[in-house]
Amino acid sequence: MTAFPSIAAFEMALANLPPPDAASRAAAGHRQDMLTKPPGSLGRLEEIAIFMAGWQGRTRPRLDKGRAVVLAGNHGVATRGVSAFPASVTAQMVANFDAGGAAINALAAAAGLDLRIVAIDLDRPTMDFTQGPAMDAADCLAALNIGAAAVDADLDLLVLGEMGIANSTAAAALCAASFGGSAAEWAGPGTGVQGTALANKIAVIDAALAVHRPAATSPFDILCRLGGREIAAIVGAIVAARHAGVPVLLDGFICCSALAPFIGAHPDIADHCLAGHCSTEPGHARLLERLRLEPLLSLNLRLGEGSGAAVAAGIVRAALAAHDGMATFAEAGVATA
Ligand SMILES: Cc1cc2ncn([C@H]3O[C@H](COP(=O)(O)O)[C@@H](O)[C@H]3O)c2cc1C
Ligand SMILES: O=C(O)c1cccnc1
Repeated sequence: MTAFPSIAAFEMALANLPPPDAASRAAAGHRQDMLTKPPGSLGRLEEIAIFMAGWQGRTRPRLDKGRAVVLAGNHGVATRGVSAFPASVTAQMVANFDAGGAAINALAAAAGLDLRIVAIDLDRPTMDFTQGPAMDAADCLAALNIGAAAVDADLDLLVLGEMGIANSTAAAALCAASFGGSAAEWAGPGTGVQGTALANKIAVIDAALAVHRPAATSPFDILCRLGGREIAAIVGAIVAARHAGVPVLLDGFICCSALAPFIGAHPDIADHCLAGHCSTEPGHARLLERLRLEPLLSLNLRLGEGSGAAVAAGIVRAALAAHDGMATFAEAGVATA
C-alpha cells in the first residue's frame, strides 16, 4: 500500500500528526516515581522512558524490534566539486553496507538493531540544483513513499541514517532556504572540504539559493528543489512512523535537515523523534535548536549512515531496562521520603 498516493495525501498526513498517548505517558511517569530511586534521579533516562511510553502507547515500552534504515541517493550537485569524495562512493558504500563492512553494520549490531539498506535510483542522480529543481514533484513523492515503506507498525524504534555523496550540500541548502541566513552559516566540511573547496561549496549553495528561495512555494517544494531522494525518503519515514506509533531516533546534520522545510508549518513534526547525537558539522547544533531537539550524545561524530543514532539506541535501551526492570519502593520494602 502506498502511504502517500498524492502530494495532497502527504499534506493531509502532515496536517493530522497524531499526539502521544497521554494515558501511557502518565502511567509511565507514575511508575518512574514509584521506582527505588529519588524521583527524577535518572534524569533524561526517565524522560526517554516516558517518551517511548507515549509514542508506543505502552506503560512499559519495549525495544525488541528496533530497525535502522539507511537511505541512499545520488546528487547532481556532486559534479560541482562540493565533496571531498567522488559520487561513485555512494554506490560503493551501499555495497559495503550490504557486505557488512561499514560503521553502521557494526554499530547497529552492537545496539541490537536490524539493518535495512534502501538505495534509491543511484544510477539516476538528482538534477544539479544550481540549474533547476533537484527533483520534480513526482520523483520527490516517490522517494517519500520509499522511505514510508521501510516503516512497519510493529517496530518499537526506527533509527534513520543516510548515504549520499554531496548530501551535506543539499542539507545546508535546505536549512538556509527554510530558516534564512547565507550558505556560510549552514555549510561545513562534510566529508572534509576545507579552504578554497569549502568556499566553492558555499558559493554553489548561495547560487542555488538565489534561484530557489524566491521561487519556492511550499515546504514540499523546498524539498523538491534542494533536497535529494534519500532526504525525501527520510521525511516519508518520519511521517509514516508518526502515524504508525513508532518513535524515531534521528542521526546527524543531513538526517535532521529533512525536517527543516516542515518545522515552520508543522511545529510538532519532530515530537516523536529523539536526536541521537550532535554532529561536529557546524550547522547541526543550530538545526537541532530550530527543531527543538536536545541531542542524547555528543561524541564528535561526523559520519552519517545513522551511526550516531545507532549508538544512542543503546541509551534508549538502558532507559527502558531501568524503567521495566527496577523494583518499586513497595516491592523492595524501601522507605519513601
Ligand atoms: C567512505 C565514506 C563513507 C560515508 N558514510 C557516510 N558518509 C557521509 O558523507 C557524505 C556527506 O558528505 P559530503 O557532502 O561531503 O559528500 C554522505 O554520504 C554521508 O552519509 C560517508 C562518506 C564517505 C566518503
Ligand atoms: O552530521 C552528519 O550526519 C554528517 C556530517 C558529515 C558527513 N556526513 C554526515
